[in-house]
Amino acid sequence: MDTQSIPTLYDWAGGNEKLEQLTTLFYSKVHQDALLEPVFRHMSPEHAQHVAHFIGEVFGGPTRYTHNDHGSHASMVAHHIGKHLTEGMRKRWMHLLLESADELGLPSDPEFRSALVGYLEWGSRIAVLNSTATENPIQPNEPMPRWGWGVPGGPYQP
Ligand code: HEM
Repeated sequence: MDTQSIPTLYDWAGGNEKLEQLTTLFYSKVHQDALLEPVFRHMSPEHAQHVAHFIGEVFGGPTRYTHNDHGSHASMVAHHIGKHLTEGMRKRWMHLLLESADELGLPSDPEFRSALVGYLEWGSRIAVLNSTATENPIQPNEPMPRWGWGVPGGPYQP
């Protein structure tokens, strides 16, 4: 595959529709989970869509979180401050998200899953760290994070 034809993680995942299905299924599981339900009890009706838009933008898709939702890296981080998330909550969060990815048939090639898990591990650990912060470590004008294929360089090629 030449570098020009390597898809973004966003396209390979199945685009916005797939990512919104992913977060919708994930939060339906969260609301039935004894450990996570209290954490997300007061989330907004748009929360699942906003998180899908955020991940899509990080994965090289359209800037929906920035431009449709008027969000930013700093505003996303702000949502986690003071939430006092634990490692147990983070592990459950990871488990339910990856279970949702399997159930929805997101690509299962080793290359994509390496990038997906890498990003989710990175982001979820930062969310836990920020959840005990008292001040936002991200400046309002800082760019959104970006995630790519990493060492494998692109999707699986038989
Ligand atoms: C890669 C990892 C993560 C991403 C990309 C992410 C993304 C986001 C985004 C975009 C929002 C704002 C949603 C909105 O605008 O309505 C948000 C809020 C929130 N997130 Fe995360 N998050 C991550 C990890 C986690 C983890 C691991 C937890 C807990 C175990 C968590 C708990 C929360 C909570 C409690 C809120 C606020 C909910 C409310 O408004 O009541 N997040 N997250």
